Amino acid sequence: MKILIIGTGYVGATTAMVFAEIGWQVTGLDIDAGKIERLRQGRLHFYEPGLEELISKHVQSGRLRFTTDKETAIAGHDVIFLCVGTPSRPDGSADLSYIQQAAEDIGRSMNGYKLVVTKSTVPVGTQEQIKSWMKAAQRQPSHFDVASNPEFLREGKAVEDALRPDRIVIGTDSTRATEQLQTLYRSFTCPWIVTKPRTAELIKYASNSFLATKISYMNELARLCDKLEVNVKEVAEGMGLDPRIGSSFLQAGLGYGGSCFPKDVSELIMTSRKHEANLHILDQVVEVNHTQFAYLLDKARSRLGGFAHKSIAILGLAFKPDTDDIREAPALRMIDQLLLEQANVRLFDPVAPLPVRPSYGVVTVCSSAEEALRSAEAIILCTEWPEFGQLDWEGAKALLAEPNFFDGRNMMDAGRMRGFGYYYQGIGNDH
Ligand SMILES: NC(=O)c1ccc[n+]([C@@H]2O[C@H](COP(=O)([O-])OP(=O)(O)OC[C@H]3O[C@@H](n4cnc5c(N)ncnc54)[C@H](O)[C@@H]3O)[C@@H](O)[C@H]2O)c1
Ligand SMILES: O=c1ccn([C@@H]2O[C@H](COP(=O)(O)OP(=O)(O)O[C@H]3O[C@H](CO)[C@@H](O)[C@H](O)[C@H]3O)[C@@H](O)[C@H]2O)c(=O)[nH]1
Repeated sequence: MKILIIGTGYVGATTAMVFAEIGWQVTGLDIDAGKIERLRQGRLHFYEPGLEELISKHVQSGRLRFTTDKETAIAGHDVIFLCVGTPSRPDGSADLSYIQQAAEDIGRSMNGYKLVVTKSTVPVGTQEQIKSWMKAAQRQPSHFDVASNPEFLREGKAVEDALRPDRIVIGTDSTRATEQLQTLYRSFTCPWIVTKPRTAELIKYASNSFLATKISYMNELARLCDKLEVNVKEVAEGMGLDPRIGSSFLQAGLGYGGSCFPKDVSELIMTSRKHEANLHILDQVVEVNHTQFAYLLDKARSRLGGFAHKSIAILGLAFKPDTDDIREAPALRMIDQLLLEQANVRLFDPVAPLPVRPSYGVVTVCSSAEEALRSAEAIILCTEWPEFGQLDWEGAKALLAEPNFFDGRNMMDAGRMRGFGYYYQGIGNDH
């Protein structure tokens, strides 16, 4: 079987690498000629540790190819993975226009049986829509199957997650599709779930929304910890030792960002409203997440007596470490508010670039953390890049105008920082 991957973003590029790595012949297709050109040279258009080396290896061996020629690519492959984006519409529901476009492209160019597998995160019921979009676009009737195969990789850990998944979820009514997917994934030993298409689609949203709920719960708990003079990190440690709770995703901070949690929680809320079975708990998850950056900013504002003309060092822009992805990054919200209050923002992130926007013209983008700290009246740490932990914080104090440290990821040890002479505040972490 030859595999075609439609969409070569985070998920598409990683999926292409995985199938090449386990021995299949793979082609990546994208409408973005610039991305395809880079990929053809074995280079990635985003930062993801370890992925470029593997892509490059398979491009050189000829097992991995890239193209923008839809018609030839679709006609020449029997198994097609959909990995296009499904961003949020303004009302919070998922925009399926890229999925529809790809489904119609396949319908139009198909010349025999095709198995279409959806890796993109799509709302419950989308598989039925994909079938009807494909059918309506067909020039001649031809049999096909559609299967859902949601992806669970994390950015920054994409290679590890995709090569060693916790589970493979397949949603399809077709035995032929199930058998083909079992063959494709034969070298994986993780648990398999084969279920109804709608169940597979919901497993993805339910998983992301549950993880987001854990985070917002810890963030709200951290606010209570501040009042009670209790350290939320110790609370999380004590909770996490219970295997029914688990120790992951209990880290309080500035809240979740990225291309997945915000949009997937919103879509699940919209689905629940549409079906009059409101998931009220998720409304609160979103509310806590939206206000979390302001919670830390309030602490900084009251310490400094306002931000106007104050120099603020922002450390970290990416929505989490090991990625250059800034989609829904809490740091952006932080910067926007600081600029609104006329602060002078000095920014450093090891890999993520500041987007080009007229309002960001006044931000000083620095090439090192030390440079960002120079003459700053406060530091706000937004992303827990490991290199920030390794900085000589005792020595760095001399660079600052005022040693005020607001730790949005509870990365530092409060006692140690105070020992160095910093005014230090985290989120439920000050005690
Ligand atoms: N990013 C993640 O960590 C992650 C993890 C799991 C699931 N997902 C889901 O996977 C999907 C893709 O996410 P992503 O982050 O890789 O998106 P992305 O925006 O990085 O990449 C999508 C790619 O699809 C291409 N594209 C759009 N329409 C096309 C078409 N008709 N034909 C060919 N190419 C087309 C775009 O040019 C782009 O390169 C989303 O539904 C997302 O929710 C993402
Ligand atoms: O204890 C925690 C854990 C995470 N986060 C934040 O949550 C966000 C998401 O982190 P993470 O889940 O590691 O990154 P993603 O790459 O967005 O991955 C999520 O979204 C993907 C896309 O759907 C899924 O495939 C993954 O399984 C799911 O973890 C980031 O802003 C983190 O800073 C916290 O604030 N506290």
